[in-house]
Amino acid sequence: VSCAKRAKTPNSELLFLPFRVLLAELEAHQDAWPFLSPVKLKSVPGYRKVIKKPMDFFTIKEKLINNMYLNQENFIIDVNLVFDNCQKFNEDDSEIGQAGHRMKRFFDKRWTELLRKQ
Ligand SMILES: Cn1cc(C(=O)NCCN)ccc1=O
Repeated sequence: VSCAKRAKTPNSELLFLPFRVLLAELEAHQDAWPFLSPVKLKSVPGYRKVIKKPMDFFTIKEKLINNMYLNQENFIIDVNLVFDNCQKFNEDDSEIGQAGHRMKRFFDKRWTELLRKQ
């Protein structure tokens, strides 16, 4: 995913290291399976219509690697988009809905721990 929105500043690895670490933890989580790659719009009826801005962990990783996040905010916005989309499309008591709630709780916890360190 290379695109025009590349960040102007040189890719200061150090600045984005916490995001890469955090993203790796999200991807390794046992409940990450619904979010690892883009939802297949052709095989999930209604998804394209209901979810205006699909997002997933693989796409976020691509954007990180291509230095497309200008600041912390944009990274957080995309991660939260994954969980908000999930809550919008899936019942809370569904398999994927439950996985989304668990992943969001895990992310919020790790994000605060990471921030408190700084
Ligand atoms: C996040 N999410 C994922 C799926 C899905 O089918 N993922 C493929 C898992 N292999 C369907 C709806 C949804 O909201």
